[in-house]
Amino acid sequence: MLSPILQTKIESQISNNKIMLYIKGTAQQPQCGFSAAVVQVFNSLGQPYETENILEDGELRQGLKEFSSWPTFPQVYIDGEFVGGCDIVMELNNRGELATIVQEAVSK
Ligand SMILES: N[C@@H](CCC(=O)N[C@@H](CS)C(=O)NCC(=O)O)C(=O)O
Repeated sequence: MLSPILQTKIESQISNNKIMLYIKGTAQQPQCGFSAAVVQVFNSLGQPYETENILEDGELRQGLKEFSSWPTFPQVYIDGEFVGGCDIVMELNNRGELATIVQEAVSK
């Protein structure tokens, strides 16, 4: 079960960072192809983002699945809203919609 402390931590991260990526590994060294793909897309968009390496925190890894109601990583939050994982991000990017979502979020 999601502890109140963990819930507060996640809520704080997603509200303090316009783009928050929960990934396996780091932006510099992703440790999973799905996380690497998402990092690559966000690098191409040129807006600042924050990442958290869920491989370093087992409690966060499990807690996020519950918090987001999503069973896998990466998990992408933009402007405090859960967007999805790798497949959804790729689809939004291919349709040209991700750049718009990001632009709207950062210009608020
Ligand atoms: N189709 C998924 C692919 C991601 C995926 O399957 N991730 C797996 C393997 S890296 C995962 O996070 N499993 C749960 C876990 O490792 O805790 C997406 O769109 O993000």
